[in-house]
Amino acid sequence: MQPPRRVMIIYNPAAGPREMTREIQAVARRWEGRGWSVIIRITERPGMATELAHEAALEGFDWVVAAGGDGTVNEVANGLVGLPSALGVLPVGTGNVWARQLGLPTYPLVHPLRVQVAAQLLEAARIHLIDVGRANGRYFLLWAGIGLDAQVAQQMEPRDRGTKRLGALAYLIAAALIARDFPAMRATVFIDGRRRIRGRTLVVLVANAQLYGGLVRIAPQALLDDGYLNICVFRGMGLPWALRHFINVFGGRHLQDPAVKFFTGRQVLVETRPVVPVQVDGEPIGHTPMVFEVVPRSLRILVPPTAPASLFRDST
Ligand SMILES: Nc1ncnc2c1ncn2[C@@H]1O[C@H](COP(=O)(O)OP(=O)(O)OP(=O)(O)O)[C@@H](O)[C@H]1O
Repeated sequence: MQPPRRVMIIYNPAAGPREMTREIQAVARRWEGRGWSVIIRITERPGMATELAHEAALEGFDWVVAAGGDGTVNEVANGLVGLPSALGVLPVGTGNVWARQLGLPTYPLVHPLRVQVAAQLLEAARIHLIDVGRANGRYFLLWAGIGLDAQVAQQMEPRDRGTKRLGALAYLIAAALIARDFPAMRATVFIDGRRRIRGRTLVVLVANAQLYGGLVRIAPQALLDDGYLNICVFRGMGLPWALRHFINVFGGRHLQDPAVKFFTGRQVLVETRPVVPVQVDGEPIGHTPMVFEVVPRSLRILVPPTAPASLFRDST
């Protein structure tokens, strides 16, 4: 691959269980040592990473690297869709699902060396053009969630550092409490104009990638460059159904459960009664009804050599 001439690192100091400024500066020095021009920009508020990334792309930066978690990656991606700059990630967030999806090191949570290893892997990355999802004018890389999981995101975000240190555990406890009180949701799901689901539903997931929440492969056959979204509908209502799905998902058996319906498509419309929240890449973005569509091959990303080949239809 052509080495980049100009790199912008967009660092979110609010991401992750602790501040990583020094580690990010070390990455910048490392890359400058290779003769690249590197600028670090620090976000001061939600949404700013999108503006910085968009400006960087218009100014001709070759790489725009999100230093943060999935929220930061999502914001940076939103500034780059349709433009030539390539998106990279230095995983210094909490969940870091996108980084994990690409095989970058994400454990242990706060290990400084992890960032340097990720930087080294990016040096060996290739550039690949991938699909993104779009909902309510917002692009997503990983998934959109409608229903119970978005309710959890809505109640948990923004998390303070104490909650972030609890990591997945805090999410699981919150999910159980929220599932207990989650109202009976009736969902109607249209895929490419055809009605495919109607009735009691806990969660509808519209996935672009394979991983969900960092721990489970919710859509094992999802490809990042095939022009399709993967739709997973979890039927039922109430805590017993939530537990059933939870156990199956963690055991990797959810796709064999007749109460889980799986589809692929390019456009999804989800209507619900009552109205429920929607999240993309872990960030609440609004409420139903909402349309989700694929924007094929619209974002360049840096793919480290550790990324699983099973993520791509085209390996070049
Ligand atoms: N200076 C800032 N102060 C407060 N929040 C910020 C700032 N800059 C960005 N943000 C917001 O911080 C939020 C959380 O960031 P991010 O998702 O990257 O970290 P995380 O939640 O720790 O990680 P993950 O999503 O991987 O679990 C984002 O939604 C972003 O809009």
